Amino acid sequence: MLDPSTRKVSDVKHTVAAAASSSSASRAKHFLETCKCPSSAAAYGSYGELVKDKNVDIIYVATPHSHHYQNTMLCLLNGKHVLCEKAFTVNAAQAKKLAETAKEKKLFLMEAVWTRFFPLSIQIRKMIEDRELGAVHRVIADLSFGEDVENTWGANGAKHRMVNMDLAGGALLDLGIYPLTWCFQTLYHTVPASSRKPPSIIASVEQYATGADEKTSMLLTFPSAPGGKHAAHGIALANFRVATDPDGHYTSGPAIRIQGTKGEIQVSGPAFRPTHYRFIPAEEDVDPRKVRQGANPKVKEVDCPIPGQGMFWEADECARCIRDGRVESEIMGWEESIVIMETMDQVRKQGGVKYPKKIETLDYPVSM
Ligand SMILES: NC(=O)C1=CN([C@@H]2O[C@H](COP(=O)(O)OP(=O)(O)OC[C@H]3O[C@@H](n4cnc5c(N)ncnc54)[C@H](OP(=O)(O)O)[C@@H]3O)[C@@H](O)[C@H]2O)C=CC1
Ligand SMILES: O=C1OC[C@@H](O)[C@H](O)[C@H]1O
Repeated sequence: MLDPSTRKVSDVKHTVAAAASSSSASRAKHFLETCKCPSSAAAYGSYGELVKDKNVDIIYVATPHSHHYQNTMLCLLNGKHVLCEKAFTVNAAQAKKLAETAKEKKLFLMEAVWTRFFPLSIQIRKMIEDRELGAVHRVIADLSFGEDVENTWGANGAKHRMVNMDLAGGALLDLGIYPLTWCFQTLYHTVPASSRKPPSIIASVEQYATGADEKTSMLLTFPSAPGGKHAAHGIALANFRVATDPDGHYTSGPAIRIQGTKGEIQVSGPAFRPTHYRFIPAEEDVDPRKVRQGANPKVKEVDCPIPGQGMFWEADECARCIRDGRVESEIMGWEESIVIMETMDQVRKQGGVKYPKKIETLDYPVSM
């Protein structure tokens, strides 16, 4: 675990107290050793044992999407705060139920959308709120992998979580959450909470042989966008077959474009962990038929290096919320996670993607 001072944080610290594997204690032990966790950390061979450990304050749930509802419920019902990986749950009803349970039990709960806590995201949201882009009318965001799906994750009947329906596989829940995050954190989160309205949605979805989505393109219309009384379009793209960045050099154009009347922010990918953006101020009398030669000196290039993997910023947020007695984060709150899950429900409905009942249920406990 990285010393918080390496990211100039001194008000909170973290200690790994335990880890659990559903298959064996030795697997949990191996994980703790690999991650160089303190020797005092306990290794458990079941999640049921972990939630009984009095030294544990918060549990990070990092299982496949299908298991988030059951695993998080187990933690909450045993009095543990939870940071749960994305996508939060399989559907919005499950997300609502978890939020209700956390509220009732007075426990902290957050979807682990780490990207929202990067200094880069914070700076960009502030630029939008400060109207540096004027009125924002369109955001285009893409996270696409260009995978040889059959050979990497398996052909028809594949078991890999990326395409396995029993594990809530598919491009939408695994990758789509990031382009959706970019649309929501720029077009939804940056307007005052009282003025936020969920978007209308049009989606085009192609299914893989297993029934999971492999190409998902979403057009979201946000009725009240930042910077004016207008609607804005969010275009969120997730695709297993083609890549945002086909040669891996991040030179093939931005993964995210945030377009306002006063200029545009372009974020270099990948959408889940970007480290660079540029601000291009708009100029008057630009004739799209004429090419202006040479670089534009008014373009601002901004590097936002990440001193490590980058999951520590969301962990710092969890620690601060728990320290201050807050059950949810303002940056990734329950209402927004639920609206995003509702968006995903709608996209899946339009695309005909249906997961097995067992993983869509609100029943608890269900053995998986
Ligand atoms: N924020 C980020 O950058 C990333 C986030 N993720 C998210 O993390 C979560 C896990 O992804 P990933 O680590 O790739 O998933 P894995 O398939 O590697 O599963 C993670 C763990 O979950 C348990 N598990 C796996 N399959 C099953 C199963 N069929 N039944 C029960 N438990 C199972 C296993 O632990 P054990 O058996 O030991 O209990 C396994 O080690 C997902 O929500 C994903 O979206 C993933 C990658 C990056
Ligand atoms: O969250 C994620 O980000 C990184 C990707 O590699 C991974 O598939 C996804 O789960």
